[in-house]
Amino acid sequence: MATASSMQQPALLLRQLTQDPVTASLLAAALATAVLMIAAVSRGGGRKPRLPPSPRGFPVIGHLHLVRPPVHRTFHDLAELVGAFNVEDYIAVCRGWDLQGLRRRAADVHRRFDALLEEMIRHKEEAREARKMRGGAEGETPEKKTATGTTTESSKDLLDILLDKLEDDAAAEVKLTRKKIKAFVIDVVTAGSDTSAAMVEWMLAELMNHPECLRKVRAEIDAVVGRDRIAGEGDVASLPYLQAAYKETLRLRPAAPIAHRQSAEEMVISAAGGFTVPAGTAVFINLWSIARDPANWDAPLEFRPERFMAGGRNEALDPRGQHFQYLPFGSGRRGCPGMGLALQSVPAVVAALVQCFDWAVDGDAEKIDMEEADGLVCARKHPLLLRPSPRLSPFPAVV
Ligand code: HEM
Repeated sequence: MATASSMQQPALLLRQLTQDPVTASLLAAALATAVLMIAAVSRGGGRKPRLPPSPRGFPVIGHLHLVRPPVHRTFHDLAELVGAFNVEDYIAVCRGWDLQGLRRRAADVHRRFDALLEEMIRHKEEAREARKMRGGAEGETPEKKTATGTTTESSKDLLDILLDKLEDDAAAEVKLTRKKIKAFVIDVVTAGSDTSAAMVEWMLAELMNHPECLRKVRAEIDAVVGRDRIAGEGDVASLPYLQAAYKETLRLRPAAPIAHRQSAEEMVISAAGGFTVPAGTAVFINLWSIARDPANWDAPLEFRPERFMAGGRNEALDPRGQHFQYLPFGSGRRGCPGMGLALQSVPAVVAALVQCFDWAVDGDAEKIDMEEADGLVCARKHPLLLRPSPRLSPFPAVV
């Protein structure tokens, strides 16, 4: 789960937004990546280590020439590549030619990820080394500065735990390696960042297209959270309409629309005239269409958060994989391991965006288009362009 401090970063980004308007797409991606990266891999070590001198910057542009593509761009590129149509999969003579340049792009994404992870691990190792030098006992938890400046102990983050294992597991049968750590961190962070960013965008777009729902979400936040502090993860449980709007967005716009399995044994399906699925067949489960099936849903194509509210027909439906007509996070032991985080972080980010800003559509379209892009993650085809104007004055302090 993201911690209180992980939500501070989105809050800081929000405050910046009051001075510097950007597109909602960019903001969604940046916020989601920030929450994920901080939840999964914090650099740890509150005290500033003595760093080696930085490379020289040029006048005016400073260190701009050293800036690499933003982290969220790399995640986005990966999601796009994994879901891309590859002609080599369908026409045998095309195999090995890399006609669309996908392999070249994949190698580039791999290089960027590897550099990013090496940098994270190096920072973490430096912080751990510095802690040991200061005389910290083996296994001591990292120190962390609180808002008031006091130094306290905090729990270890994911990377600390993995590096502990790497050091301790000399005798283990299956050895953890640096490569495996990088693969694991990439798996978790990539699976969680673009999906969460896409859900923030879809939810904001749905609310903009349904002003009455937006009004209800905002009224609930104003009543429960007030205007003196920014809504956060801790408030989500007390905001039932916000949760219902999120569930409805997950139903209509699931960021991961397909679950993939392999049939363990031969199956005979009686529906649609009956057919047989042999053992070992790759099975793609269309979570997107299941959640729009008129057999299970009233007015399935309409955005109606009320269906998930008390007294609504789908009040009892939960997105965690127990109800097979609604599986935005998949189901079973290969179900999404990040759903707990995603059920907290996405509505918290949307709550803060709705609470802090009035949003206006950029351009004169009456409704925001809801076209979906191709790719592994079902994201918007066109970026969501909205103009924010601050609605809280003074802007609440970020603590
Ligand atoms: C709203 C955001 C998210 C949605 C809609 C979503 C949805 C899904 C879905 C449908 C699957 C496939 C499940 C299956 O096959 O049964 C999946 C897998 C996965 N998700 Fe998520 N997810 C989200 C956020 C996250 C987050 C925040 C993380 C990590 C922090 C995460 C980590 C993963 C991983 C590692 C897998 C692969 C699991 C495996 O194959 O064993 N997801 N997700």
